[in-house]
Amino acid sequence: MIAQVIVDVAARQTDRVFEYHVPDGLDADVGSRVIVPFGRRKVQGFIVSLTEQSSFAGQLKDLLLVVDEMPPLTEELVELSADLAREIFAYRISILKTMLPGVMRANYRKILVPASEQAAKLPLFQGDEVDLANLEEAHLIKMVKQLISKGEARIEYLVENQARKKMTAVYFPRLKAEEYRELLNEVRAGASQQKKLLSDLAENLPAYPKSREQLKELGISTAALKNALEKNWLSLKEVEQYRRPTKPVAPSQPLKLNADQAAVLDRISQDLQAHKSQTFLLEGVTGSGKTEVYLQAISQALALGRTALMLVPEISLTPQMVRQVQSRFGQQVAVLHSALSEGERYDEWRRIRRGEAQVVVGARSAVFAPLHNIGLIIIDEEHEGSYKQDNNPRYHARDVAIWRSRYHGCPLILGSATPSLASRARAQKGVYQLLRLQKRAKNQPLPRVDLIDLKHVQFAGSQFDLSCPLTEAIQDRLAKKEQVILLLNRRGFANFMLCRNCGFVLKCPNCDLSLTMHKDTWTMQCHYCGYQEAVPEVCPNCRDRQIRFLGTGTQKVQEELSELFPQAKILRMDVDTTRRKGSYERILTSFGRGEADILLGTQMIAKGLDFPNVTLVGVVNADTGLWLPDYNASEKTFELLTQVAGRAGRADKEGQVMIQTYNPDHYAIRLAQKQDYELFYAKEMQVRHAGDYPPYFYTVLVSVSAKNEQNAAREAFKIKRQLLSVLKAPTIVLGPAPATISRLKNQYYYQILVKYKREKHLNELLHQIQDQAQEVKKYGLNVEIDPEPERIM
Ligand SMILES: Nc1ncnc2c1ncn2[C@@H]1O[C@H](COP(=O)(O)OP(=O)(O)OP(=O)(O)O)[C@@H](O)[C@H]1O
Ligand SMILES: [Zn+2]
Ligand SMILES: [Zn+2]
Repeated sequence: MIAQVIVDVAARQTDRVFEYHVPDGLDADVGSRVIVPFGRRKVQGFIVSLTEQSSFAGQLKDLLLVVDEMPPLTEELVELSADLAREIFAYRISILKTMLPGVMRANYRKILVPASEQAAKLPLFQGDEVDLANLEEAHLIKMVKQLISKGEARIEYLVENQARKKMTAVYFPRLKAEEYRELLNEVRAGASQQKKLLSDLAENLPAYPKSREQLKELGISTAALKNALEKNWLSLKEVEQYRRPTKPVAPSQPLKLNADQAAVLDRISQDLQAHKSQTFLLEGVTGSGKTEVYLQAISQALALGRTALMLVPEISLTPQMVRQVQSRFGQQVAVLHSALSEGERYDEWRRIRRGEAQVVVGARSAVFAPLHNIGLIIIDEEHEGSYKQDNNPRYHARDVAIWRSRYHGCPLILGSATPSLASRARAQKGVYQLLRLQKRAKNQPLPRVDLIDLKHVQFAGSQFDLSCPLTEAIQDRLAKKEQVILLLNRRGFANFMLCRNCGFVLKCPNCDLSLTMHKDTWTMQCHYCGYQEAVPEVCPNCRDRQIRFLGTGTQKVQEELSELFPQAKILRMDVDTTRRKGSYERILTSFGRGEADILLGTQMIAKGLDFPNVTLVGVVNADTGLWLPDYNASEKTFELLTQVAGRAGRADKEGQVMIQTYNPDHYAIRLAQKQDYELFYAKEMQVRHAGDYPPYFYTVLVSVSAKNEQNAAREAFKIKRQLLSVLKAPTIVLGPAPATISRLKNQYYYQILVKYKREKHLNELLHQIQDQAQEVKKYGLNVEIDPEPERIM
């Protein structure tokens, strides 16, 4: 038998299968993770197919090892990796690795091994091999070089499997219940511990095996357990224990659907029963009860003996959301997201792989969950940019989900109150089936939205961030003991430092960006590369003292709120307050319990949250993203405002929204005020049509970066010439132009944007460019190809 293997070496030359002979007795399957010899090294790889005949003329090397008992990748995922590699310009190995939990990626160690007995006696080795990563002293490094050149030692590569199961010792019964009952009558009166153990065994035998902790809780000591082992009442075995990220929750019953929800579910149900691959766009206003539709659709899939996959943006994977799914489906649920420990992730993933979990809830990468027989896929908040991975491999979870829905013959639901323009346009063309929920779940009104024109308004505080109408509304809710959500999509205290004397603005030394002032840490920070320095007291340029910190951020607004409402309890949620594990959950739980009056935050708080006592939502500045030089700035602004507005008045009390803006006449803001997605869609499609933007055109962004600006520009022009030699109108090739933020982390960026409708040769051409990219890498040039970029800046 011959195995075709993709090896764990991400390079153009190795982005193909290599063949190995499978020695007798090795249990190799498609999808197996294996260790193979590769040149002088040993590397990890994945079997993508098995054949009887080799196309290779020479002698094949043997597979060395099959790592796991069960192949981690299913045949489906192996097939998917091949298709995806073609579409997104990534090496197949990087896709295969992305499909697996982090701990299943191999760790490679370079070690020095003595080549003779004599060499082994050198103090360097002390009878053992040496890990070269630990070798730091110059004279030792020199010595290693000499040993290698004299042939007295050689370098070997070790592949380490980092995946560890958690084992725990448990006590198994060896006798029958009545035998324990008999023993209970025989033990002497004084042996109280033994009596306790025997009576537990006699009465609760089905609850066994039990762990040491469980038995200790019953008051049985280690000595008594030892005694029981000696008497052969019990046996001790090591068994695997899953590290579970979630605790069991109380079960819940399905809600009675309203007529609109029922109609939507009915339509989905038809295709579910019929095993039909169909993408539905579920466009439902905020609070329309999309979640309940998802849950009942999942129930139907399970009833058919199939499984279900539900994707949620990382940020919406709140404990509330997970609890909702768990309360319906209990132990069948597995959860996958980045807040899990490596061990928890590995174990949840294996529960799925082994078929022990039938419902998966997870963030972007969970789209690769190794489920069998999928009956339903759901992508909630489908408009979220985070479904596209913004580094290699640049896959979009939606496209992967569509692929899988075809493979399994199952429906896919894309849900949102503000669908991405691309998805809505596809629904228009009939590629997706449009389903709508136009009213809130219990027919509550959408909140009233007022625009506050910042050009003509009085401010309440000293910082000119909060207007009088907004602060009066806040005061009113505080008096009524109702809660307030305030959005400002900018963290820190002030977003730049300006010298009033010479006009100097303090910028990041690595990026083309001004530094943001953070008052709590008294630092100036770069929000792109993380650079920070102390807040200056004089202008770094002219030494003048007249420096000002301008612009606003969540820290400043928090300060102003505390001044205006000293009694109010305020929670702030942004990247700075949620760095530590669990802090995100803590803030939301606390707010949900009513322990705070105001939740102030960045776009983190805008989506998905369902707090019944929130009756006022305020947007401190709606313009933060409006004038970004990106074609989808309006879409993103409309989406953010509509989503955050939707957090108000979701239960019985009426909601109100106040949006502060300098651009009250901008259509994105006007239509967000109306919360009318369909109107916005129609208007924005006109704008896109006039500008030849997506979804009228497909786009690919080619970006070139280098330490030296000329080099980046030169390479970009070369690529443009290459593109133009093949591509013809109506395809449009824009650029190269320096990116809006032309320097990031000391790299200069030049971009070329290709807009096309149909281009037979484009994919091939881009693969060529990708291949060349590998060659120019040695000159410090990075070429990245990003199909359908989320951002063009
Ligand atoms: N049929 C129903 N009967 C009563 N209450 C319902 C029903 N369906 C949903 N709800 C309730 O309505 C509220 C809003 O539902 P949900 O959170 O699913 O909205 P959504 O459509 O996801 O909105 P958003 O897009 O704003 O997140 C929830 O509190 C939910 O429990
Ligand atoms: Zn100055
Ligand atoms: Zn920086």
